[in-house]
Amino acid sequence: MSVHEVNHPLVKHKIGLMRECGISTKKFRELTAEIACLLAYEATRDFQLESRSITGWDGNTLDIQQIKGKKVTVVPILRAGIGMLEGVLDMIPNAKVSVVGLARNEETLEAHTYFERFVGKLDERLALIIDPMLATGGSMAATIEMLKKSGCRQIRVLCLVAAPEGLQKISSAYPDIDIYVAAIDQRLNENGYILPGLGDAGDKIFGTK
Ligand SMILES: O=P(O)(O)OC[C@H]1O[C@H](OP(=O)(O)OP(=O)(O)O)[C@H](O)[C@@H]1O
Ligand SMILES: O=c1cc[nH]c(=O)[nH]1
Ligand SMILES: [Mg+2]
Repeated sequence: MSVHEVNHPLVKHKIGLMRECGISTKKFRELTAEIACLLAYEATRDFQLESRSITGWDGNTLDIQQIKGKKVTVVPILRAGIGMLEGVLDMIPNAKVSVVGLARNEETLEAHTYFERFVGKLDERLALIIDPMLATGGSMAATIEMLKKSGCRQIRVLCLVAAPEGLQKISSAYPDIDIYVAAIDQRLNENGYILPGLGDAGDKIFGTK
């Protein structure tokens, strides 16, 4: 299955706190980063390990385990994806960062691309796309297409909240892509907002509006 709803109690508790009306920018930001960290933990569960010999504290040689040659690029979708970046980099500090700028047209709900800056060797990297909200799935599909066009072959998606409509769109178009999500909500409203959702995540993280 390509959709993984993370049912850990810490994740459910934190996403619940994010839904409250009037939440402060500070609290929303903190919770976004904390859940991103937990999603990164889940999304890297199958990383392979290899042994390495080191000298331990007492001078003796011992074998330790380390992650086997995995090159990762984290791909925040501007703006709201930036809110998840710190949490993911806390878990994968050596990851390179590729940035995509997309804005959803509020009437047509179509994603418009205004920025793209990818790191090199995308064909050798696992891309972890981060965006708090997966609504119609248009922004995510556009990002996946941009990455694929640039040679990326391994992609995973990390979102806080997803609508069934967006999940269906991405998982049917890209069955090989795993999606890690903290909550699968009920539906989209007539303006393309997720219900019950979080409201406008970009505005809440950046303090706009
Ligand atoms: O699945 P979709 O229907 O494409 O909607 C989801 C997108 O909408 C939001 O970004 P927005 O365009 O509001 O930009 P922002 O992050 O700058 O606020 C959100 O962060 C996603 O990127
Ligand atoms: O519910 C939604 C949908 C798109 N973008 C958001 O920030 N929230
Ligand atoms: Mg927004």
